[in-house]
Amino acid sequence: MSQPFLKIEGLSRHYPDASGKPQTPVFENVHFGIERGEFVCIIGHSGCGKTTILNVLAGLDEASSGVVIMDGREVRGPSLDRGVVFQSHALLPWLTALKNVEFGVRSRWPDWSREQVEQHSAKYLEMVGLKHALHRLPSELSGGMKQRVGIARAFAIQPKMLLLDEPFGALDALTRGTIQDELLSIVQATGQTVFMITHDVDEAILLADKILLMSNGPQARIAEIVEITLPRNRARATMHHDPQYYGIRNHLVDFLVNRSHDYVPLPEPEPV
Ligand SMILES: Nc1ncnc2c1ncn2[C@@H]1O[C@H](COP(=O)(O)OP(=O)(O)OP(=O)(O)O)[C@@H](O)[C@H]1O
Repeated sequence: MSQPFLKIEGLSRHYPDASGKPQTPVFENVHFGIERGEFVCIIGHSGCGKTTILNVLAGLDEASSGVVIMDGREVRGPSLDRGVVFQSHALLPWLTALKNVEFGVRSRWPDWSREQVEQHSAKYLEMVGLKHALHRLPSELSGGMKQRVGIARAFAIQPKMLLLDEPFGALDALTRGTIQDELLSIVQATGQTVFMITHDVDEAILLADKILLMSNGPQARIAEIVEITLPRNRARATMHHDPQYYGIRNHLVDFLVNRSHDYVPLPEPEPV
């Protein structure tokens, strides 16, 4: 059988207590795969370990056990193959929007001329509607605009995979909706593989091909994987007209409200 583009096997993470002894794992036995070009969202209550998993996929953190294989190679440390967008935009405050994007582009293609780097970077800022703000500093941008620069910066390095940690969490509903639409159209145009954390079930249904539902920690697991079978040409304004929509939405909300804490992990198989 062919391997998925990204394969996560037996991931667990525990932290030591004050005396240095390992505590109960925050999450354990986390297994899932992501196909090339797939958009996968992960949903679960606060503290179940979503950000930790994303950081492990990014190579910014290490799991206590388990392995992450991307495109046939084990992930060990950060790489330009993976672009990350954090909840707080993490822009360099002394550089303009354009220079912030150019920074990554120059590292990705060190042989490019200044003009090439600039043109490529400006193109991605235009895609997120920031043509008019290329030369503004982060302090001169709104929260939504900063987040757009972060998204342009991540897309501009054309990573094999994009990792998004609640990228719209701090935005007002209107801005959030507009940027979700922009993200959807860029992802559709580029076929980018995406792993995204969100707390918003409607956002997940709009964007995802499949949604990973995590049970509560400690010892959190991927309790369920929900395939989103709504046609791919989804739009925020019309999605709720689809006959499947409320069934999927109710299923996700029911998991979060009623079932995420009752999830009983299967016992480990006895060694033979
Ligand atoms: N350095 C650390 N030492 C001890 N515990 C930690 C450390 N870092 C994270 N944790 C614990 O690991 C758990 C998972 O944290 P993580 O941020 O991954 O969760 P999350 O699901 O992303 O939460 P949220 O939705 O609130 O962002 C939390 O209970 C947190 O307290």
